[in-house]
Amino acid sequence: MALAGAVRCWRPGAGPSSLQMQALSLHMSKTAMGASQKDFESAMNQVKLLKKDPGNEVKLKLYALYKQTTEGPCNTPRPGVFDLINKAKWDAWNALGNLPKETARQNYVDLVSDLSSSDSSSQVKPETDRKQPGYETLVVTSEDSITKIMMNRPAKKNALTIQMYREIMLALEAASKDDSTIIVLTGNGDYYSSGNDLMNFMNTPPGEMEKEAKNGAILLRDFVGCFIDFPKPLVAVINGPAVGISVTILGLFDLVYASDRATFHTPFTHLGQSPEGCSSYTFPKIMGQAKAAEMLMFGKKLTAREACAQGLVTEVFPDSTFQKEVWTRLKAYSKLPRNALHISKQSIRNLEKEKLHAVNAEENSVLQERWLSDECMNAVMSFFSRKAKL
Ligand SMILES: CCCC/C=C/CC(=O)SCCNC(=O)CCNC(=O)[C@H](O)C(C)(C)COP(=O)(O)OP(=O)(O)OC[C@H]1O[C@@H](n2cnc3c(N)ncnc32)[C@H](O)[C@@H]1OP(=O)(O)O
Repeated sequence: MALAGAVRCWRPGAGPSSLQMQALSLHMSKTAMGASQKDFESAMNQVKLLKKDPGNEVKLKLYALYKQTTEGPCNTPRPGVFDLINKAKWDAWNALGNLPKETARQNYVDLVSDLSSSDSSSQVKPETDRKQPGYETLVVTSEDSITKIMMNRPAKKNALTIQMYREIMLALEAASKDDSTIIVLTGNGDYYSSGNDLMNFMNTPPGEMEKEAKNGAILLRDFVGCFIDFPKPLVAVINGPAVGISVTILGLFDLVYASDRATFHTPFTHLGQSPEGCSSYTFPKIMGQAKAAEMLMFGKKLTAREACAQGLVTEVFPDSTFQKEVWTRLKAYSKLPRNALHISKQSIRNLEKEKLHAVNAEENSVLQERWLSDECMNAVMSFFSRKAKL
């Protein structure tokens, strides 16, 4: 998302020592006299040095405070309905009302100081050493003949960005050719995944909505296609709540193990969208027409135990022993004769492949239209203006 002012020149990159120094100096500038113009300029430079993207919500706050400091209250007309990015920026600025310039400047400096501190302390990450190179949004590891693909945006509940869809496809492609017997998809943090990153819908320049919707449908077709064609046993280890596309593609997995903390939610109607991931075909087949309709049309959220009773989940484990029990089980399975396992998977899947690809194509062409609808755009805007949450 291209935000103006200090946020526009966002560029990760400086070393931690300079970051910590500047965070400290900014922190010290929080005196009773308030932040000076020099503190403000220093904070604007500091933003460029952050290594971790603070997320769009914070970028909007920074943008609004920057505008309020430099121009005062928002008095320009609200951008048009299709200009989603500028509308979000305008809303953030306008929400500051008549906040005095000095207070806005102080708030900007304080916010950057807080971001810099958490940026420095978040630089030591647990799985760093084991991380296979080449992925920014995933942690991919291989051990005991199991390749584990872990979605790694815990602060955003593992919402799937465009880059993440692409990296998952790359990781699956590599795993289909490596020595592993079993492939696992899981999430880092408290969520498995909150589904499609709704910011994917906000990056579109005015006038390019149709082109972007088409590109989105192609990406989705390829992403789901990878799961349809994947040749080895695919296991979902559902560590927490799962939403949207992270739920619908479960019908294409071979095993789904869930923590009893997990929930399964496909709120497509609420979002002005329609089912994907071949769920319009796999869900009725798995759980029957009536239960599938309750989930896919009416957005009923299932607990892990309900999802298990309906056949979407293979087995549920207590959260306290989830990782231990699941990985013990998977390590035992990974010692089974590899070729026999892969051939069995393929015989089951080959019967359905053609049908699944046809369903995938049909679902995506319907969705391409849905993404352009007012219902969808309003739902996305409501989420980011914090009017609606699932
Ligand atoms: C191109 C292919 C398209 C394929 C289409 C697929 C369709 C779908 O997947 S539909 C499902 C879309 N997902 C959602 O609608 C979920 C939206 N998120 C939420 O309702 C809530 O965030 C939550 C219920 C998942 C969690 O609520 P909680 O209060 O615990 O945490 P938050 O403070 O809301 O979240 C933390 C942080 O993460 C950001 N975030 C979470 N989920 C998403 C998301 N799906 N898209 C974008 N951003 C998300 C949230 O905004 C917060 O960010 P900040 O810390 O910056 O405020």
